[in-house]
Amino acid sequence: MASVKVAVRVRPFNKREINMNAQLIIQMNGKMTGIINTKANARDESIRYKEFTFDHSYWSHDEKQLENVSQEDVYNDLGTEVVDCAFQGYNACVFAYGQTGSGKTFTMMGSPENQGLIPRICKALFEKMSENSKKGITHRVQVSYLEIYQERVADLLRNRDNTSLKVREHPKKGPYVQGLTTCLVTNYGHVEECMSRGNSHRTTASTNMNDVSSRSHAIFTITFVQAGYCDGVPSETVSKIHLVDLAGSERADATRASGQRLKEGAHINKSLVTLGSVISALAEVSLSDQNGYRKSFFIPYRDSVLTWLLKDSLGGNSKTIMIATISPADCNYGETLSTLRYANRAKNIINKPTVNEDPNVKLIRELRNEISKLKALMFSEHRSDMLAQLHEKEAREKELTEEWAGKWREAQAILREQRALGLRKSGPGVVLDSDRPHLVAIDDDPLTTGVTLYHLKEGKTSIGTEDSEVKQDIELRGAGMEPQHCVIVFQDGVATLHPQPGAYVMLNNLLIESPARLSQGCIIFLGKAHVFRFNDPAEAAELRKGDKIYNLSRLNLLSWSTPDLANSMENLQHSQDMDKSDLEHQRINLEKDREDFEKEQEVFEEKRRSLAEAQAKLEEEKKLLLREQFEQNQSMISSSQSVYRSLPSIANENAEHIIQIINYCLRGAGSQTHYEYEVRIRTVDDRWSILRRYSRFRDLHLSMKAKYGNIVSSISFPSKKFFANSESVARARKQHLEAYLLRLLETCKNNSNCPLAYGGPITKNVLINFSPFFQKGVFEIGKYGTC
Ligand SMILES: Nc1ncnc2c1ncn2[C@@H]1O[C@H](COP(=O)(O)OP(=O)(O)OP(=O)(O)O)[C@@H](O)[C@H]1O
Repeated sequence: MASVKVAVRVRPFNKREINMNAQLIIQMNGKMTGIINTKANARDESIRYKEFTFDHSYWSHDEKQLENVSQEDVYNDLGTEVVDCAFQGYNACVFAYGQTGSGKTFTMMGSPENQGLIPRICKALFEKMSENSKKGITHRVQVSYLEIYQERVADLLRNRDNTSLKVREHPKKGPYVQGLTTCLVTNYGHVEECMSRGNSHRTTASTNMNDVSSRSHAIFTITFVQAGYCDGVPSETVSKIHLVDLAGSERADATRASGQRLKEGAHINKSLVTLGSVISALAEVSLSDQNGYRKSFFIPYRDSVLTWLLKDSLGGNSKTIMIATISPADCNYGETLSTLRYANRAKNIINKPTVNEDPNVKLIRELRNEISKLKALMFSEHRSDMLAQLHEKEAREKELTEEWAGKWREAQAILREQRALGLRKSGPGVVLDSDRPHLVAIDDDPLTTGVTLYHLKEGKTSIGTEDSEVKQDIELRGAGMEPQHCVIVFQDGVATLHPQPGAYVMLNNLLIESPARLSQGCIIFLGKAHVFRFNDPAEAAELRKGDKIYNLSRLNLLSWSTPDLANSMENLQHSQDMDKSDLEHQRINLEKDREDFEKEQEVFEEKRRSLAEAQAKLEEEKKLLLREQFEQNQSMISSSQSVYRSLPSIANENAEHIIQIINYCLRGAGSQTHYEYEVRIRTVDDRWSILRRYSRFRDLHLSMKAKYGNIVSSISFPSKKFFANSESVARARKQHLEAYLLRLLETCKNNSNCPLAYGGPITKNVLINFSPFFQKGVFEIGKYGTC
């Protein structure tokens, strides 16, 4: 049994109160807090002055005063107790209650330079964990952060999407929020990241009382699991710590709010009124207990989301602390008195905290106790009849211990794996926060369902095809991929992409031929079918630090122009949140960045010039190639015409058989896209069509060359083209391939070793016997066209 610990904290006057010449109405002495009603009749002391005693009365009204209580003092009193609870396996809860602007957020979260309870508690947890891990104790810590706004629950660790999460009740574990993000955190930096993500998502709106007033309740929850061996006995405890920053407790009219604000106030009051009712009912329960007449009271936990979720913390299995924050000014007398009364009532709540031990571990401990008692009994009374019982218990205890150790080892292995991969759950999603540099494949194939991520090695990571003579670290297939396409060298925290000569590699839309440094978020094209985004978590973390954000433009988007940078500077100057010195600091940084950028732009210009030259050269070569190709076409067409002429039996429509490519079409998807040619065949006894892709023609050519040697080698076969999937190549190829087939048949017909040269007419069987290429159904079964 433990009563709720209650502390009161008074803050300094705020600007508004100073401007109003507000009078100080709070007095504190030891544990006592007094409040003066300046408007009451001076002679009626009981109305003029009221006094309350709490576990702590914190005077934080003036930091220059010796007795001023700092954030550290509050942590030393209350925060350390929460940390101890976690390590002892108790649940704990700290909630801050008070009028808007009275200092709840300051006490719970604080500011970066003056941290409050939540960051201090988390920091201390990790410090103590690292000490304990030296003793072989292992831990698992998860955090979640939610907000209750207008009785709706929002996940603060997920990007804002206005979805309200449902509160459910587990028969054993009690109320919980379904689908809430829980982040596995392994160091204080992780927690800090979660806190700042959550804080930036909190719903805030201004009221007349506090310009940055929070109108919602926020609950930061730490689930702390600790396991190890204590004097050789397994031990595993779970502790849940709720750290709650409640919304302003004032009545809606006190803030002169109206409309939407008033509606919010009504909702907030619903939660707070229910909290009040729960506290009152619990206080009645404990008073009736103390007076020896136990009455049953209905505790309205379910009347609000807040009280339902905090059920265990109020009158249940938890050590709970309430911090009531108050204003020192006479203008807030009513609200401050109401807060003090609320806090005074909370003192009476009695909780029943118990150590949350793993049930199996508890059983093991109990068995061990029984075993030692049995042994003692057997020894003192020479009871050999108990031996079987002892063996049975020992065996059961051994079995349970092994089972527990295996389970824990397995859980730790999964954790380690998740940590290495950076996997974490975010609501219904899974987020991969890898801390190593990696490539994420961006796939345009509509049939792709998985997400591919390639980690880069320290040193060299080679990328190529599986046909490469040297095994490649990352093997890719598809158009334009070279066997050894490129290498990414990751050294001293810097990744550099080295394209192999002739490989098609683009970086942020620029074709590169020499090594280029990769920067966070850049896009890489390899061949014609592969696009990747490069992520370097270490660099991203650096860039995230405010003053280095401009480097992103410098490193990554060389295409940014100077006016763009100037615009971004203008935008920055318009940013209202930044104070002057910050702006000045950033202006200097920007200036420096601009200088660096200009230097890099010069380098870039130089590169662009050489690229333009290379491009012109390429154009020239292309023209030459086209001319050559044209001449080759002409010669092939004329040769095919001569074939047509010399082969009346094959080429003539009216003749007994004919081979003709009548059409071509694009088939397949993504990297499998290719052209197929429709070959119409007519022999003396049949007619049919077959679909063949270019590579099948090439296979035919190779097999014929192997069979009939020089006579086939001399037939000109259309060469491999880089842009094989373009329409113009397909069109030209159609003619070339047809001419090739006719020439092949003609040549082989005159070769005595060939089945075509038997002297009779060419029938379907003779042709298929000559090559299965002509057989319908062969190669035509692939999902994406002929295989
Ligand atoms: N103990 C304190 N010492 C110094 N400044 C304080 C203290 N408590 C509060 N303040 C200051 O008072 C202002 C209001 O405090 P805070 O935002 O914490 O109020 P709040 O009760 O959380 O308000 P809300 O209900 O809007 O969340 C802040 O500027 C804060 O820095």
